[in-house]
Amino acid sequence: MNAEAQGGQALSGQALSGRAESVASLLRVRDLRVVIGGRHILHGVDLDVRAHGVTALLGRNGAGKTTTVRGILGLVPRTGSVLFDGTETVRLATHALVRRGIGYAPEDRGVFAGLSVAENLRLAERPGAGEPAYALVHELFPELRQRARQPAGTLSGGQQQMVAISRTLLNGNRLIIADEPTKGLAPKVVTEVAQVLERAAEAVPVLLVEQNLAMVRRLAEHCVVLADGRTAHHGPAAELLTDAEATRRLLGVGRHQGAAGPDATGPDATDRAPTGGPSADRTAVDAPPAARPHTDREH
Ligand SMILES: Nc1ncnc2c1ncn2[C@@H]1O[C@H](COP(=O)(O)OP(=O)(O)OP(=O)(O)O)[C@@H](O)[C@H]1O
Repeated sequence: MNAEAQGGQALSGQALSGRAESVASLLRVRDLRVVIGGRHILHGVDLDVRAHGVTALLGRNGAGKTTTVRGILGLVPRTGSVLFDGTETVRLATHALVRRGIGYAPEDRGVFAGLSVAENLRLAERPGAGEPAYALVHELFPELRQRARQPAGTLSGGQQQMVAISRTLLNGNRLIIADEPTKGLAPKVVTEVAQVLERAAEAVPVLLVEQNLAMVRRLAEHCVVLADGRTAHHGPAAELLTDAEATRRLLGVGRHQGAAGPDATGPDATDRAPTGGPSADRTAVDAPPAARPHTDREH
């Protein structure tokens, strides 16, 4: 997909380099390329994650968001440049990268259902992190202290997300990558997850992979949009999401879903980037599970 043809902000490594100089980037990715099984998945992704707040990584299904995250984390062979806090990490193994402070909250949250909340947290604890890290977690999510002995599998989706994010904080991470934390959740739980991430981002910057545009609107200051394995657009999230034409072209979301509308003020709003294919003309939205009754165990 041609970013200029889309009316989005066309990017090149050079263009972003200039931008990066004026912006404090904690993570700076340039020309990230990934080939899996002979297939070129990423053709040159550029993105900056600022040192504060939430940066959203957007794109239609199959655009390359998860592969970008996996590339950043070294979970797939990659080339290009991944500067984390000024240090080149593209040749580092995943465990070395994680030790440097990049925390990953996977899409499925990865909690151990049979273990208690306290046990789940203990597993993530970095030796020596101790009381200050727990103090931060308890300050952000007092509920977890109350539920310390509860099996994590019996928590709501939002509470499980608290556990997943808390684990990244207990590990002393300086950046959290959250991969589609609202996928498959009922609207009420999406609201809980938004609150969780909002609180976490007060402490640690977040790269948020997300298709729920109401979440992005609520949480993210900046966004990067991928299309066909490349960066197609970057800029203020509010600017993109109030531009109906740009959201349609870049994300395939129709006017009433993408741009701010009367129902777009919170993550209960139902707009999601479409999930069924890359057609530029597709304007239907992926229906969220709004029709399902919410239960306390929805996850
Ligand atoms: N291990 C793999 N082997 C072959 N192809 C892959 C592999 N992983 C991803 N792909 C392909 O790469 C493209 C990008 O996939 P990716 O999962 O990164 O997209 P995405 O934007 O995260 O999509 P979604 O929103 O559906 O999660 C897709 O066409 C996918 O089929």
